[in-house]
Amino acid sequence: MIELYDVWKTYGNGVNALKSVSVKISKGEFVYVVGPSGAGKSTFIKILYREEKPTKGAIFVNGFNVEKIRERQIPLIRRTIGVVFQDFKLLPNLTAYENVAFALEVIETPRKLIRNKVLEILAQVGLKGKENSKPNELSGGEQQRVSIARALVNNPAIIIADEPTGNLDPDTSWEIVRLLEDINYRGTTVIMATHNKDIVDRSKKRVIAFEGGQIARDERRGGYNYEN
Ligand SMILES: Nc1ncnc2c1ncn2[C@@H]1O[C@H](COP(=O)(O)OP(=O)(O)OP(=O)(O)O)[C@@H](O)[C@H]1O
Repeated sequence: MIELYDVWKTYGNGVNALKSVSVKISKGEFVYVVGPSGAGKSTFIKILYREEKPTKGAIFVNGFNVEKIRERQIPLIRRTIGVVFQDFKLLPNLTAYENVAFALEVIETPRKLIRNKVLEILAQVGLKGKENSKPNELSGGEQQRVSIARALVNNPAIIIADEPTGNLDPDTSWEIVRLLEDINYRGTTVIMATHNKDIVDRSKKRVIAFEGGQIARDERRGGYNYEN
């Protein structure tokens, strides 16, 4: 479902953010992406949903040859991937319902289908009763739930989360991770970049560790550091 072969990314300023990265992630996996600041985690994530273009190498995601895809085909690949960010990126003037509905409106989903789908997904992420709240009326954890609902509403094969717990307290972080685990249990592949040692160490899931733009470690039931 995700395959990278000898992928390099050199930014315009000459920084080699990824150096010969090759990796496979199968359908239904839950993967933590860890590593020190600047190791290349975000760049790795961005090339998966074609936010950044690789400088060299081959990338296949959900059957798309990502580095060969034409600009006008990018929305097609984005539809198969839901992305969740540290800072939620919700539209501040829209309610929780409207933020999620917006993701369906832009792909021209029939109005009749939108309502049921949005209510169902908001209930799934634990936001029943909060449909009409705007982001500034919600806690950080609730805002992240809205953003997960928005990522999930198109029924993507993959959810990619870049530091989704970075702005949350420890208990709320665990709630968000449990929600992502539940989504993964239902069949969606989940890839989560994080600096949260406690969560990674206690989850015992696959860990891909980046260092200096390379995969330094790829363990089936890994920890945040080597010693685990
Ligand atoms: N748009 C950009 N232009 C130039 N250099 C960049 C750009 N984005 C990232 N970099 C550089 O590429 C390297 C990898 O950055 P990246 O954001 O992928 O790391 P990261 O592991 O996600 O770090 P963090 O944990 O701090 O988010 C760093 O040296 C960074 O400064």
